[in-house]
Amino acid sequence: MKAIKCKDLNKRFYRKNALNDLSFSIEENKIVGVIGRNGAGKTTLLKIIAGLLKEKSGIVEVYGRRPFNNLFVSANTIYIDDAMNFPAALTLKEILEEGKRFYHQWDHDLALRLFDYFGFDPKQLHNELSKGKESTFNMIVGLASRSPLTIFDEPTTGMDAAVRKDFYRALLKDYLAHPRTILLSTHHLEEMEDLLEEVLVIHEGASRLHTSMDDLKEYGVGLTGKKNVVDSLLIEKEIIWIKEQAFDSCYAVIKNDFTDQEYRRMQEAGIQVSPVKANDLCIYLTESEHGKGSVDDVFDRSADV
Ligand SMILES: Nc1ncnc2c1ncn2[C@@H]1O[C@H](COP(=O)(O)OP(=O)(O)OP(=O)(O)O)[C@@H](O)[C@H]1O
Repeated sequence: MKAIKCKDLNKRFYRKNALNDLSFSIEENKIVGVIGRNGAGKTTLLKIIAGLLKEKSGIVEVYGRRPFNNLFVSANTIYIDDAMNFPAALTLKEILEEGKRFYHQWDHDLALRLFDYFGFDPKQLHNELSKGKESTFNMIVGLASRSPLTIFDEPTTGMDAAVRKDFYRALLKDYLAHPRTILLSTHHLEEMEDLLEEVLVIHEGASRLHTSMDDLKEYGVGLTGKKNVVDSLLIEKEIIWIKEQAFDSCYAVIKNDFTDQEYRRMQEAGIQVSPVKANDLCIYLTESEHGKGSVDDVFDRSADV
């Protein structure tokens, strides 16, 4: 069964399109990473799925229902981000007690064990927490809720490397024991590769690529060599990214659908073929068409003045 379905989904803020005809669907019980540059539309999409924002047009369905103002969807969904508001008067321990009352699949034992492990003070107030501790506490709420649809929007903000590692491990262990649909938006794909089953890459409000993590790792290859030779090999190939280099050579990232014969021809022509890491591939996939080049260009130009 599909947990989420979006078809030609649009959202507009004043004069700005945040989502542009976004279409994809996600099966139940998958961990999916939502990847994209700053401003790509990740938060907007996740909030629409959670029923917190209303779409402008198109179809969005969570368990077959339109999420906005839908009690069934809100009862089966939790949305965790770094702007979570809990009642200011409640201590951390009291917030966890409330979680038990609010989420029908809440695992209070897990919540308390994680709470102790991460060294929280039961009497502390949520708005007194440091940035990283706040994210860690919110993560505990997200995990303990065991919501059938659990959405983490950049959950690791402020967490140090050791806590992020613990979070990924806790998430994986709990997911394996209690499968559910988990969406995670992140700028740390390289750290989450072993956790994610699928990735949805969003670029300028549209789906750029939706595939399994395994496929993403092999989706592109890098070719380095003389520009005219690389060009001659790329006819009818999907060029994801290309940059000219010194001495008439270039580096091109190409969709990896070459035949063995084509690979042999490239080798004979002196083209170097290299793998492209999943994280780098996402960066190349979401490069603006009217690219601003690299940040080096900023300094090169200032040197010219
Ligand atoms: N409340 C709002 N009012 C006006 N514009 C908004 C609002 N929320 C989002 N936007 C715009 O919509 C676009 C998508 O924003 P969104 O927050 O969804 O991106 P994002 O991918 O989550 O970015 P980031 O990685 O920086 O968190 C951006 O251009 C943003 O400026």
